[in-house]
Amino acid sequence: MAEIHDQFDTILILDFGSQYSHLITRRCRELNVYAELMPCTSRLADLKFKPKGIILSGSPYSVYDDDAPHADPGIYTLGVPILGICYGLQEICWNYKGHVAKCDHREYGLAEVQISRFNESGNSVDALFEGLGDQMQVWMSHGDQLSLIPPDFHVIGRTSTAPYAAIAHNSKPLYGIQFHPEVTHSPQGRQLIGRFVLNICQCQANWTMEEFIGKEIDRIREICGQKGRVIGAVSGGVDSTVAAKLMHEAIGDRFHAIMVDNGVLRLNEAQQVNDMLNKDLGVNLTVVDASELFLSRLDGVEDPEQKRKIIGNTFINVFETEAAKIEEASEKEENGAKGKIEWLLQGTLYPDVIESISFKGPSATIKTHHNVGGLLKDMKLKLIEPLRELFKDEVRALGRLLSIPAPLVQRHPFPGPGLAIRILGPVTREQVKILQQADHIYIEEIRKANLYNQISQAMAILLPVKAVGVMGDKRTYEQVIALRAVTSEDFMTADWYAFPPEILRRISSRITNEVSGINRVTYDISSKPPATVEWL
Ligand SMILES: Nc1ncnc2c1ncn2[C@@H]1O[C@H](COP(=O)(O)OP(=O)(O)OP(=O)(O)O)[C@@H](O)[C@H]1O
Ligand SMILES: O=c1[nH]c(=O)c2[nH+]cn([C@@H]3O[C@H](COP(=O)(O)O)[C@@H](O)[C@H]3O)c2[nH]1
Ligand SMILES: NC(=O)CC[C@H](N)C(=O)O
Ligand SMILES: [Mg+2]
Repeated sequence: MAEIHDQFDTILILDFGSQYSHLITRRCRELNVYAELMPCTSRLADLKFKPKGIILSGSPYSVYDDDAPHADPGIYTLGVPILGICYGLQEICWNYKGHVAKCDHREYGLAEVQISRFNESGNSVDALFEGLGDQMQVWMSHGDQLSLIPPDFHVIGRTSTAPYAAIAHNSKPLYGIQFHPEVTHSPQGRQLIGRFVLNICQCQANWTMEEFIGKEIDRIREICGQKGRVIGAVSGGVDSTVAAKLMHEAIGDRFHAIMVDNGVLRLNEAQQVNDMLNKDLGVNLTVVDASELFLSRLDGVEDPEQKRKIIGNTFINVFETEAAKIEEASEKEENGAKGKIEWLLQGTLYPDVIESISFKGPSATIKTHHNVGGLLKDMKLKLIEPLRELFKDEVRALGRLLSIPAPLVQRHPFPGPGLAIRILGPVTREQVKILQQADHIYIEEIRKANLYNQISQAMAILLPVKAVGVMGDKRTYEQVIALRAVTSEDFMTADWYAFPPEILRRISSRITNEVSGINRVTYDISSKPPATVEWL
């Protein structure tokens, strides 16, 4: 079966646990080169493809720490170019027997790198820095640095405090840099990564969504064969809509989309999604009302991880039941597709996967996304996830190419476990109703103020606490709604959105007036990290 690596040159990024590892991946892809992130503990023998180049990420560790992570030494004899970033540089130095030592002062922030143009013999040594000038502003974040350059390496860049800020091997395409080219604070970082990926590794720059569509449709057809049938979990969110449209293009009516009303959707969501997919996109969608089943299983549950697990598992139960129903119904029909439904389509994205593949392992799990960690262990349907390698902005680009209407492509994400993870206490029909109303007003006012597209995600959260208020001269004792809106490139980090005060005033006044059970509204001003986007 054709794999993504057979179709696109791949840069392998080994993750040593840096908070910027995924950014390296993104930067390569922005250069139209496919890049994949893997834990630094991956063994080369287990790799199903040969990368065109390898980038070693930063890390919170020091190379001589007892538990410091180290890459498979096989990478150095694979014969492909390697670029080490920060810890990655120190890792190369450690492997080639140079020396790393603590700096006198931790260096965190901007620095100026002086680039060396020529080595002692007068030969140009700047393949990595070609065209980037003699000095470069860069961003540093380290407490260790090279104190001794390994034999057979030479300096290609230094700063006032780091004499070995950039090094290269004398004869092999091995490079290490102390600074972080992947962050936007290194203005020429993108160009530098381009030097490595395009010029040194010689990757083809063909990772575009136009290329992806054709190749992915072929791949889906190959996976499903002539007769294979697929049931699709579709929520009305961007990811699953794009996945559904792609699947529909690939296998037509052998694909059946199912939206599950799990009782914790937004106000009128099921109806709207039904109209949108059936009428606007021509994808045959069935809405299944399973709210009673979900709400009964969620009864009394407060723990966020348990809520996610229950919802993830119940989704699969519902899909299996629906698959059986579709199979049965199609047996009775004269025309149309027949046979077993073997596959379940999900709109899983790369960031959902990244969290679960970090080399730090399960101990660092922050939350189990319902569609990755929350799946049933013994499920019969096989998963098909065409967007598993894509970031959100790539999915949106794909959506535009597939002619999915702009308002849908720009939709804020809405988590599968829905309002259940925005009700901080137990989930009941009454609590869901209160939150649906508050959420509806909030989003409506954001749209009216023309702010929807400036905000990456906005949500209302129902707190399980009561506060005292006064209404019509009477004392009230009711619940509190928290509002949250964030801006974010990829939801791995996020900042809170600064609303004009008059908008917040109007939203607050409408919620307290129109939603019975709420007498107070607060606004969340926490970034991610240290908070997360969702409260649970
Ligand atoms: N109510 C639902 N009915 C059916 N499938 C769902 C439902 N909610 C979520 N899913 C499945 O879980 C996947 C992950 O949900 P997620 O919210 O991350 O993606 P999305 O809803 O497609 O897009 P977005 O992130 O923009 O909301 C979806 O792609 C879809 O396959
Ligand atoms: O489908 C989903 N199932 C989940 O279990 C889940 N948890 C968080 N999210 C969404 O992921 C993004 C990052 O959220 P956090 O900062 O809260 O992890 C935000 O966009 C969240 O809405 C989920 N989506
Ligand atoms: N950002 C990093 O990779 C840091 C690496 C190493 N721990 C240091 O402090 O130097
Ligand atoms: Mg969603």
